[in-house]
Amino acid sequence: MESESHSVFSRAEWARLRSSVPMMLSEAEVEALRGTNEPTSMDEVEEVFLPLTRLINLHVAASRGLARVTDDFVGRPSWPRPYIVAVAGSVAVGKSTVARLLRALLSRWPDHPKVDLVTTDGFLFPTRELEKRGLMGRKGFPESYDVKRMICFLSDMRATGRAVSPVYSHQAYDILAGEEHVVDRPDILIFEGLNVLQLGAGIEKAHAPVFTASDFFDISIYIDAEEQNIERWYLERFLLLQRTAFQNPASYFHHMASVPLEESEAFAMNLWSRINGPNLRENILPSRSRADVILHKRADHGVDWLKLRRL
Ligand SMILES: Nc1ncnc2c1ncn2[C@@H]1O[C@H](COP(=O)(O)OP(=O)(O)O)[C@@H](O)[C@H]1O
Ligand SMILES: CC(C)(COP(=O)(O)O)[C@@H](O)C(=O)NCCC(=O)O
Repeated sequence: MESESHSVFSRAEWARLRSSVPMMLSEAEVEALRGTNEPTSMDEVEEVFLPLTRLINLHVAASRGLARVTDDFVGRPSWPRPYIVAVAGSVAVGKSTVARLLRALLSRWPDHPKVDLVTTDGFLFPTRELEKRGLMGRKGFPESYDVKRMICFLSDMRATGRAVSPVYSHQAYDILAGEEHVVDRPDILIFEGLNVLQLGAGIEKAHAPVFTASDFFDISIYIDAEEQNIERWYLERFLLLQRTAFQNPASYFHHMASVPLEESEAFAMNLWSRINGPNLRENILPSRSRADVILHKRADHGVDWLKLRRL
């Protein structure tokens, strides 16, 4: 299916599309943007992410031009609408590192300095509600999100450039009551989460979705890797978080802070095989072919090929 809808680029072919875009981040800045257990190199930024930001920069200019043409046509004042970039993929595939890198790189361009980032975990139902619905073992599945609220957020962004999102904490494993993320007329919004390309992520009317999240995106990027690698990254990250974040008594997983290795591995593998693995196979992977860009990672996290949608 993707062999017809997408063109494939080896990493070397893709790297050549960087053209003359200069390197915009120092080694220390790249270091600061790396995710837990993710070794992003300077080569990776230059060969994969600079060409990608160049493509997005060209798209932003083209979409602004298109919006201006329509505004002029109907005689209404034109305004700089936020350009929305979606980042999709499995739990633990490294979406947040990609999103943070894109944010840092895109904000260096003078024509779109204001780049904001929103993660879809803010639209998960709070723990209280998940428990009421018997969904604590289904976090990340379509039914665990307040999809209506997510679509309202995206349509507010499109209509006014302003919107408010709830905030999720991995430490609390819950939505933070009383906290919100106010997004105010960014040039670019990066919208990252495992469910962003799912058709089910929509408001239903008479059993047919009226809008799905994808209706609001200007470009979508899917981070892809083999499940056995993602599962290993999930396990390695869990063991690293156990030595760091879980040591904090405020962490939801603090009870795992000092359990023996074998027991921790079994605990993490159980989370993977009960929740994140099935969600990848049933809901996330089937949304991949709808992405404009598919970025494939090898076992060492490096990107080895990309696909660009042509249909
Ligand atoms: N239990 C946790 N405690 C603290 N941070 C976490 C926990 N689980 C995940 N994270 C962090 O949350 C971020 C998002 O993780 P995830 O949703 O798996 O997406 P991805 O790995 O694709 O970015 C990552 O930076 C990860 O390190
Ligand atoms: C919070 C998540 C659903 C990811 O949410 P996203 O930001 O992709 O919408 C995920 O990280 C998660 O917590 N999964 C539940 C199983 C687990 O603890 O790994």
